[in-house]
Amino acid sequence: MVNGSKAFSAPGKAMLAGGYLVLDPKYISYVIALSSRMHSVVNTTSLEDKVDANKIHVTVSSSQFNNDQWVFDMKYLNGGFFPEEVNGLKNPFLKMALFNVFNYFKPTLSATPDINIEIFSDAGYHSQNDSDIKRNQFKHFNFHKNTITEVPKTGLGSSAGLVTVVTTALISVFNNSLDVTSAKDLNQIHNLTQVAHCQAQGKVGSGFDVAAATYGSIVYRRFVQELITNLPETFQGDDLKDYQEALTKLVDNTDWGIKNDVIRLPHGLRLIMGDVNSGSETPKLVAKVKQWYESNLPRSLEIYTKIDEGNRNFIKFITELNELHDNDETKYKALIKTLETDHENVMSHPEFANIKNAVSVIRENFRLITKESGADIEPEVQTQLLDKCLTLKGVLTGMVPGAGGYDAISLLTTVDTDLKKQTYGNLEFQNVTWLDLEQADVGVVEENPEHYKNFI
Ligand SMILES: Nc1ncnc2c1ncn2[C@@H]1O[C@H](COP(=O)(O)OP(=O)(O)O)[C@@H](O)[C@H]1O
Ligand SMILES: C[C@@](O)(CCOP(=O)(O)OP(=O)(O)O)CC(=O)O
Repeated sequence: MVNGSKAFSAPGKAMLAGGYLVLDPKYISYVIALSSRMHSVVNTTSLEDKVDANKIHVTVSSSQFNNDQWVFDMKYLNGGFFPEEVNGLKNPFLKMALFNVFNYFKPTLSATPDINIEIFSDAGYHSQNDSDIKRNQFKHFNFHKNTITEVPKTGLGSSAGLVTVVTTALISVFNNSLDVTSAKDLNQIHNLTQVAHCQAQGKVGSGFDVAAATYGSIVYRRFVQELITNLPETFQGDDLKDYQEALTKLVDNTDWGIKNDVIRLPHGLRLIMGDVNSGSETPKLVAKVKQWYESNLPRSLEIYTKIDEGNRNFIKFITELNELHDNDETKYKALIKTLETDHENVMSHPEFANIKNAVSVIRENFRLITKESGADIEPEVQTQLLDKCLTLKGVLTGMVPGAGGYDAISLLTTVDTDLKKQTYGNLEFQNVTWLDLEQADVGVVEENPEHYKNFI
């Protein structure tokens, strides 16, 4: 068991291709990890300093959100652990992370110290209105005047990032030699986090946000949801032996069948996210699309098949750009430069035309679903905005990420493109805020705990 501090971070996500379809394990998606990250710093008290020798307290602080703090008493009943927040505060994501890690490791009550975890989140996850920046020489974070549930989100996957870094922090307490660069340890983090996040959400998303937080930028295929929903139900006071056994088997000895092939955007290109500032509710959109799908078979399957072809082509032609870079860097650089210098003729280059055509097929079919299902996946205003963005110098392609809606747009541009400058003062772009983030391939990493001290 560690003493002293450890720190970890995990990235946010943007799904560029695969929305809705990825809920079914037969389809794949293309997910980019972002430079905005969630962080945890964990330390343990010495055993003599425990609040109560017969209890384990876990305190989680999120000082950026008006000093939010949750104190969990890990109630030990019949060999199992049930987290109970001592002030009756709710944070299901923390609660389920604690529940699963403790019941997986089954630590001995008297030999386990109290645990403190501090959370820090990068600016991209939340609206920055009404916040102050505090910094030290290594990092800076925005401090808000409100509690976490009252600060608007931007949709980068804050809860997935939170559960990933808290799960990692807790594992590091019970496994002194945790190595987040080892595939085995990452799989353990991923599996435990998926279980906790899914239980806390109370709905089963595809899990792409947790997978990206853990593994970084990936082509992702989901697990079958029954892996998690088939775990035994648990109630406070139950004997948890069955749950613990099933959880251990699921985390350590089950093939989840997921795909998490590591990818990266082609050299010289970057992801730009534009926040459109209205917000959509993914579960409502998903419910409408599901209903449309079921009542329009077999035509809806044909439409999904066309979108899937678009998704696969997008992935294939992006990969081919990467290969061109590796085989002929001079030709590649000249080609990328034409996105800025000869933007009008972008379609004359098959390498670009293929990517743009794949995205057009995806967007066209999502517009059709939007019209028929009433789920605003690519509503008219977003179509107009994206089409205007495509005319800007340096822009290769663009789409509504993930579930779409009124949240955000994603663009692939050259690294030298400055959209803030290009659109400054242009009323057509007045509702877009270009977010200060980019792609950042890596998933969970271990950080230096010294970098999270003395913020002023
Ligand atoms: N920095 C944080 N500190 C504590 N809890 C957080 C933090 N960020 C997110 N959360 C938890 O995650 C919840 C938001 O999750 P969710 O609605 O799934 O949003 P998202 O789409 O960003 O994942 C918050 O209400 C809170 O419980
Ligand atoms: C519809 C989806 O396939 C993609 C949703 O992507 P978003 O990034 O829009 O959504 P949040 O889960 O709200 O962060 C649902 C899923 O895969 O879980």
